[in-house]
Amino acid sequence: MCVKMQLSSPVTFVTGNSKKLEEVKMILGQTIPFRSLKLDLPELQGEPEDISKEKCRLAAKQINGPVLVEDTCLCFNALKGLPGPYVKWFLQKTGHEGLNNLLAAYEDKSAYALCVFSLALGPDEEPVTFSGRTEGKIVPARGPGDFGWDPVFQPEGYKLTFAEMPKEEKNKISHRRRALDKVREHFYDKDYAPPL
Ligand SMILES: O=c1nc[nH]c2c1ncn2[C@H]1C[C@H](O)[C@@H](COP(=O)(O)OP(=O)(O)OP(=O)(O)O)O1
Ligand SMILES: [Mg+2]
Repeated sequence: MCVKMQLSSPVTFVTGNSKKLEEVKMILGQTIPFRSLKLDLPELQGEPEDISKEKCRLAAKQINGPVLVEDTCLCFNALKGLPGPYVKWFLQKTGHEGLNNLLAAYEDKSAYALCVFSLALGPDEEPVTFSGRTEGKIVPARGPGDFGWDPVFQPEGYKLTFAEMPKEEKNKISHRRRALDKVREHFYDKDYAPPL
């Protein structure tokens, strides 16, 4: 007989970014029941996995139950992975053009998008991480500018930037999709059940 692992409450996906939430909802559909909470959590500096885990610990303390968070990086190969987790601040201060200008001195415009989800079942549990990565290159902005650096990221093998693609296309190949596939697999492996 299969014994389901009972969760104390539904998983809360904590993010301050409504566009992320939209994509997570589209990708997960009904497969993992979750609720969401808009909180802008402080973020450590360092390696993407550590940043995501620490964000998760803070979220689990605040929620006092199962939480899911994610941290997204945009990494330029010519810059050894920078701006990486700091892309938010580069984007805010210098915009899409600034991101292109960072690479002006380099031939190599290749980059990858990295999404690191962290799951903790409660404030005393060590977070588990799930990463997804999509390769591409940095191009002058094309397409709607309503989600972060989507207009300047053109995934490998495609003629369109993430911003120009229909959402369903982006969600088939994105860093977020690839990380969430692993989260979903983990839920099936553990056979987590929502609370009664
Ligand atoms: O698929 C994406 N396509 C384009 N841009 C994206 C994507 N995913 C995150 N982004 C942006 C948002 C933020 O400028 C930075 C990541 O920073 P990051 O800390 O992970 O996001 P955030 O602070 O907006 O939300 P959160 O409250 O979940 O930390 O890249
Ligand atoms: Mg953030």
